[in-house]
Amino acid sequence: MAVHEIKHPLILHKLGLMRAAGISSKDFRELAGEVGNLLTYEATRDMPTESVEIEGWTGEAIVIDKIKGKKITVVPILRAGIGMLDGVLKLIPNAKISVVGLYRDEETLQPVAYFDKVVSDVELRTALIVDPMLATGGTLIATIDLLKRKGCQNILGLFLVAAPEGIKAVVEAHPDVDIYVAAIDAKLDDNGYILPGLGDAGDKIFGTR
Ligand SMILES: O=P(O)(O)OC[C@H]1O[C@H](OP(=O)(O)OP(=O)(O)O)[C@H](O)[C@@H]1O
Ligand SMILES: O=c1cc[nH]c(=O)[nH]1
Ligand SMILES: [Mg+2]
Repeated sequence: MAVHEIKHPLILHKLGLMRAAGISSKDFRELAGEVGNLLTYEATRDMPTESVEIEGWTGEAIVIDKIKGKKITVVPILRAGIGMLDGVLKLIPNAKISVVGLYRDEETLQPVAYFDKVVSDVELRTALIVDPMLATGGTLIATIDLLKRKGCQNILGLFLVAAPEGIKAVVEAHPDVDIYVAAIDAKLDDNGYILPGLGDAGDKIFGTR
């Protein structure tokens, strides 16, 4: 597994704006989509391409590059992952979407799974998990467990902010999965929130609480 912290100036700038106290849901959601878009660009950098011949605008045959091989299914984790989905789909608009629903129990910090609708041919696809926060890692580990049980073999994850504790747990549980993250922050607080972090990303995206 490789963990990629993408320190692109646009990502640093946009993530910095997301950290401000009192940010509106509208701004938070827009920025989550934009950073999701930039992370998608990085995460797809090594996708293999192949040359194919087509008829060009002059009527002559020309050779172009096309993305080759496994197709993608984007896997937003409800709720907060929905906030990044727009930005991801702007770059890969034909991707099938596999929605999974998990929330983290506030007392135990354990993930509770409540929904999944995964594409039927997931074993033929690369799964691109999207969620703003990777905190203890419990939610991501449970999501990867679920995808692997359904036969998926290629899995990447995109996150806005991750805690070192969560990354360590995921690396131990699933060493084959690649993680792309805009920032690896300092640590978790006593309630399992990332510091300095973004606060509760789901509540900010949906305007709850
Ligand atoms: O790494 P973990 O410790 O498991 O925590 C991360 C999870 O917590 C948040 O979801 P939350 O439970 O708040 O659900 P929500 O998206 O519905 O708000 C976040 O969006 C992740 O899914
Ligand atoms: O910091 C955190 C941790 C989990 N979930 C969030 O939304 N934020
Ligand atoms: Mg939440």
